[in-house]
Amino acid sequence: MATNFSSIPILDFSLSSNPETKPLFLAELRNALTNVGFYYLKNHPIPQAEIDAIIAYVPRFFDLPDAEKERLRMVHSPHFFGYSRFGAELTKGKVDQREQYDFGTSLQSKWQPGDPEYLKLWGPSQWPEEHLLPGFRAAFASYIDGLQKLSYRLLSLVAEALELPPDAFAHFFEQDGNEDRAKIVKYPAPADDSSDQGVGPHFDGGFLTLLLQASPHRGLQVQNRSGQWIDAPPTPGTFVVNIGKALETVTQGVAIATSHRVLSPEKGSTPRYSIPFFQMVSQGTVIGRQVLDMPPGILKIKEARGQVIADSINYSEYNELPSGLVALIGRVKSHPDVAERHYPELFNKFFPDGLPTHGLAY
Ligand SMILES: O=C(O)CCC(=O)C(=O)O
Ligand SMILES: [Fe+2]
Repeated sequence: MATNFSSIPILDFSLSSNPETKPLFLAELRNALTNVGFYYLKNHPIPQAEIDAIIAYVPRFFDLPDAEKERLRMVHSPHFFGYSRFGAELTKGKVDQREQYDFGTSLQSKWQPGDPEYLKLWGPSQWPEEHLLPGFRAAFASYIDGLQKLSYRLLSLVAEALELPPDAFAHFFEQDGNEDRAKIVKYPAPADDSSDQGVGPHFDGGFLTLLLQASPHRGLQVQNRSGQWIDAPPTPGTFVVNIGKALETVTQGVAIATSHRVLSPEKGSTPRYSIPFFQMVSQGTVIGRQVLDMPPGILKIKEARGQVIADSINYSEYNELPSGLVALIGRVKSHPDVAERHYPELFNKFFPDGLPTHGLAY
């Protein structure tokens, strides 16, 4: 199969549950994992009515009164959950032109004095007042639980596609519940000739990301192996699934994490909305020390494919640091205002000159 790509493959989830069609699904998944790092998933098990209900809440969330958005601001949360104003986030030092609300699967913080600081990253979400947005909390809590289940099913199919036992990744997750993260994002059209960086080129950090494109706007682009940006337009009834750096690392680079970005909508357009879900791994695991033995036939696919080009950072921190600390460092770099308040030592390490202000609106 091709080792470069000019479009994103579409996989039919329903093929995976029929023994006659499952080999075809696994072959297509293997190609997507080893050559693209991205795929669309159609005929998935999340009911369309549930997705429509979620999508309908998104603009309403951003229309909440300013006082409520202020109450929900991420700066109040050591778990980096809550509302970030437009222009309050950085990707590799550059300001992203988006506004967002981060939430997670429901977990209490396990951190106790004396524990590593990164355990504080997991904890409860901040939810809007029920009377201001009735049903929002229940709908999004149920949605993220459904995506967590789907992400585990997809990961077991990843294992099978790479000729590993279906539970090959099970030990990367907490047995008593893992905290996965999601967010709702608004990308407005630029008001003038300002930046069109919706979000700058980056890799996702964890295992799998499941993205719901929640409006018909284009903007998401994925970098192919010769460095070109390939459009990943919204396709109704699908999720966009992509591989994070942790999964790339534990598969010895067989499954590839692919750089991607979002361009703001055209001037004069309505905003683009999206809802990404990020599958996280157990916080204490040093990913680089848990690399899996890969079957020789699968390693040959990687050799035949050759080096993957990407103009973005790598996650070499995974080789030495617990994944929870890698995730926390990522959050500190993206949300310095939250870091300054809740993680002063890390803040001082990464921002020795104080809070970056240029272009940022905390
Ligand atoms: O909004 C999107 O379509 C993608 C967002 C994204 O890549 C991210 O937040 O990691
Ligand atoms: Fe991403």
